[in-house]
Amino acid sequence: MTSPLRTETTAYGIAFIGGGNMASAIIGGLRKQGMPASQIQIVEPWAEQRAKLDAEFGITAQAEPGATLSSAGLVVWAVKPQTFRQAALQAGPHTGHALHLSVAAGIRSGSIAGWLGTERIVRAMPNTPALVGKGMTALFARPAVTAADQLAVERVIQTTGEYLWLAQEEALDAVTALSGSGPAYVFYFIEAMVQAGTEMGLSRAQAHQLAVETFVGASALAKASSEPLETLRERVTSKGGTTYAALTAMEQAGMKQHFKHAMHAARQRAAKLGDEFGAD
Ligand SMILES: NC(=O)C1=CN([C@@H]2O[C@H](COP(=O)(O)OP(=O)(O)OC[C@H]3O[C@@H](n4cnc5c(N)ncnc54)[C@H](O)[C@@H]3O)[C@@H](O)[C@H]2O)C=CC1
Ligand SMILES: O=C(O)[C@@H]1CCC=N1
Repeated sequence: MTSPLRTETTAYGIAFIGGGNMASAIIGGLRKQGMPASQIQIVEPWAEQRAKLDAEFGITAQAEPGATLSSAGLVVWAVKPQTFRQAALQAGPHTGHALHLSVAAGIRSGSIAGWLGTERIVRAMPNTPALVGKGMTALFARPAVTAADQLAVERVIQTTGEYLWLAQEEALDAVTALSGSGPAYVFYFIEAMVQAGTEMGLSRAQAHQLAVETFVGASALAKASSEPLETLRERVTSKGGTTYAALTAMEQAGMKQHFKHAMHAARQRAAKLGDEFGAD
């Protein structure tokens, strides 16, 4: 099989169906790793978004799928779960013998296989830190996907950060609730810390820097350390001190329970998206 990352400028390597937030994050990674704009096609019906893609990546997106899609070795489906079926029926017939990679939440690979008439399907759940090369992606391949196909997907995804493979497709719904949606939880938490900081008299800029760097630093420490998270937390928590006061208030408010409840809601929503917008 020809690699989707082949370098001839006459042929397009990768086609994106949908050129929104997640597609942009992946394209950003590919462009930063030196993939020429000429090897990336994008189908994006929204004119304003096409102008943005042109300005950001120097890629002229197509408003509708056309014959050039058949030259793509890899087709990345980055449309909303609600519009996947319609997009698949529109663009699918133009895609030739490609390997397909879906980043849509919830939509199961069996539905996609039915719409596209091929078993060469990999599902991915990336996240938006991909835009700065710090993404985390979980991948699942249908049984017909070969080792070479998997390698081709890895070569694309590794331009955006780290990845892991899942043996069970169902686990993707849990991944969606954890790392797919996770950046939003982190931003929400940072927003709360910035708000509290400004309420306590810090400037917004100071509170922002302090909160963001605290997340960067704590994440780096958690990643570098071989110790359990609990130990790292306890090391910050002096007996009768300030952290203890804060964590006690969090426990009393049931924050951990609320947080777990929220993540279960996200996973259930992922499963429901598959039921609602997948094939029967
Ligand atoms: N945003 C995120 O953090 C993540 C999103 N995802 C998944 O990625 C997918 C895309 O999400 P976003 O990029 O956030 O959405 P988005 O709304 O930013 O992008 C979707 C794009 O698809 C375009 N589109 C609509 N109908 C189309 C069609 N028939 N053909 C081609 N393009 C069409 C829209 O104009 C839009 O620009 C979703 O399925 C979502 O579940 C997965 C992981 C993280
Ligand atoms: O909110 C969503 O449905 C998508 C999937 C994971 C992150 N964003």
